[in-house]
Formats: sequence, C-alpha cells, structure tokens
Amino acid sequence: MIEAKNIRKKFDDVAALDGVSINVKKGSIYGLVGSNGAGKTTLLKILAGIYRQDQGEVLIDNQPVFENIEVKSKTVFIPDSLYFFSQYTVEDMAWFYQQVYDNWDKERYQQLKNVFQLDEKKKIQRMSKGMQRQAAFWLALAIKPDYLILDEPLDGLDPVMRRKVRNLIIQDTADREMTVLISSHNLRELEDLCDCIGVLHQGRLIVEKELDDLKSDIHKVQAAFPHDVPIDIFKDHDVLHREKRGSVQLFIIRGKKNEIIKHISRYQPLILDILPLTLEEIFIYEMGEIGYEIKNVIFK
Ligand SMILES: Nc1ncnc2c1ncn2[C@@H]1O[C@H](COP(=O)(O)OP(=O)(O)OP(=O)(O)O)[C@@H](O)[C@H]1O
Repeated sequence: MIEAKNIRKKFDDVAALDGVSINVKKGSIYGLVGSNGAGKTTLLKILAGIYRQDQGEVLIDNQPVFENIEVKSKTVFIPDSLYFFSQYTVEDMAWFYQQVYDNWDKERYQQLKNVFQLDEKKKIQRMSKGMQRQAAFWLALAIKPDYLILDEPLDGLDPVMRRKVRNLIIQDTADREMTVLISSHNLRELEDLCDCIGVLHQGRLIVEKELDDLKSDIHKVQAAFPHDVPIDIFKDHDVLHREKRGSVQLFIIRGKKNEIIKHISRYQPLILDILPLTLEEIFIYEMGEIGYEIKNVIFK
C-alpha cells in the first residue's frame, strides 16, 4: 500500500502541495488527474523518493520512502522526461538493472523482447521518443516491481503499443498484485485502466474515489416535459450544470440514480434519459464546481 499523509512541499513561494493525503491500495491501479501545475509530478517524485516533502509522511508498505533502499528496490518510477545513461543500449541497461534490483527477471526480459521488438544493441538515446518509452517499459516490467509509479506514461507510444503496455500493466496487477499509480491527462485511457481516481487542483486533493463510485454518484439527465416545469425543479439536489437544448433539458446532477428518477417522474416527463458521465465529463464538471471552468473564449 502507498500512503501519503498531509504532504506539503514548497518551491520558493509556490506551495506545490498543500496538505495532500492519498491512499493507493495494494493491487490497485490509481489514476492521479488534475489541472496543469496541480502538483501531480511533485507528488509522484515524493512518492518515488526523489524529492523530500517539507511536511507529512510518505509510506510504502508502512515504511518511509526517502533514502530507504528496501522500498526503492521494489519500486519503479517512469518519469515524464526519460533519462538513460548516454552510451547505454537496452542490453546494457538490463545488465545494470540486474545488478541493482533483486527482483530482476531474466526470463521475463526475454519474453518481453517479443512484445517490444526493439534493437537491444542500439543506444537508447539514439532511439525515437516512443521507442525510448518502450525501452523504459520493457526494463521496468522485467524488474517485476511491487510498485509502479508512472508520470504521463503512454505519451508518445503509438495506439497499438499503448494497448499492449496497458494490457501488460493490467496483467501484472492481476497476476502478482502489483500496485500502480499513474498520472495522466488522458482520461479516456485512465477510465479503462484505473479502479480509483484522485483529482488534484492547486496543490490540494479535491476528490479521491473508487471509479465506480465516482461514476454512480453523478448523472447526466436529459428530459422533455409536456408542460413547463419550475426552473428549480432539482432545488433539493446538487445540480452541477443545467442547459436547455430545444425542448430537451439537460441536467448534470450529483445523487443516486433511483432517487433522481423518483423525483423527476413526478413531473411526468415525455422523454427521460439518465446517462453515466465519462471520466472526462466528471473531471470538467467537478473542476467547474471549484471555479476552474471552461469559459467561452471570444477572439476578436
Ligand atoms: N523544481 C521546481 N522548482 C520550482 N518550482 C517547481 C518545481 N517543480 C514544480 N514546481 C512548481 O510546482 C507546481 C506544481 O508543479 P508539478 O510539475 O508538480 O505540476 P503537475 O500537476 O505535474 O503539472 P502538469 O500537469 O502541467 O505537468 C507548479 O507551480 C510548478 O511551477
């Protein structure tokens, strides 16, 4: 389990993290999302033991992370900007990791050769951006980490490779309870991968929920009525958004689906659709609630 408790981190006057706590359960895939500059990379680097927090506690398997060799030997971090030793090939990096990580699995490394199909003898820094990312995953997965921390991991991979890597992550999570923490702006991809979501904004965690709960707590309601209905028809509910499209009214409402149906049925709607929101829509409406909304931009 990964636990961050009340983490604070400042860079000069900027509070990158302002009291953030997260819990990533063993064997789960946790998606960390948020606005630009929210503090995601800073949090991941603290969890990976690269930065030290100013305040708060970071534990992996109940042990502090910073300068803890035991924790580091079972944790792999793939940053958004990759770094490899300048003259090293994949084969050289494999040799290096074999010395450093107890869990290095030679057989797994050979198996993954068929997935990635890179030239093992080519210098990694001469490979394309996407190929370098493939090399990073190939090596990371051969380490067989208990904890995999990924910052914008699939950026630069082609769609086929994205799917392959995604499947490998899911497989390792299912087979040996690997725990994964992923930061990404690609919410469509996270939706297929994660079981828990945390939303960061301006250094604070504003939501942390199981993906299923997040989705069952908020609904898109489309309804048309045979007569006028009061403007505040949902006054006792938490309405995040309302708009009229011709005769159809659209509401984004927080609440349980059956309660929403029960309430709106009193107004005898001619049309009633209650749809789940995508993670991207949930993100946009949740952020709108705290003042980070999409305003109409007018170009003169
Ligand atoms: N090394 C650093 N020195 C000074 N300020 C930093 C440093 N790293 C991050 N920051 C600041 O901390 C805040 C959080 O940055 P961070 O990179 O963690 O955000 P992020 O959520 O990963 O953003 P993005 O989605 O844009 O990648 C920002 O205001 C950033 O300018």
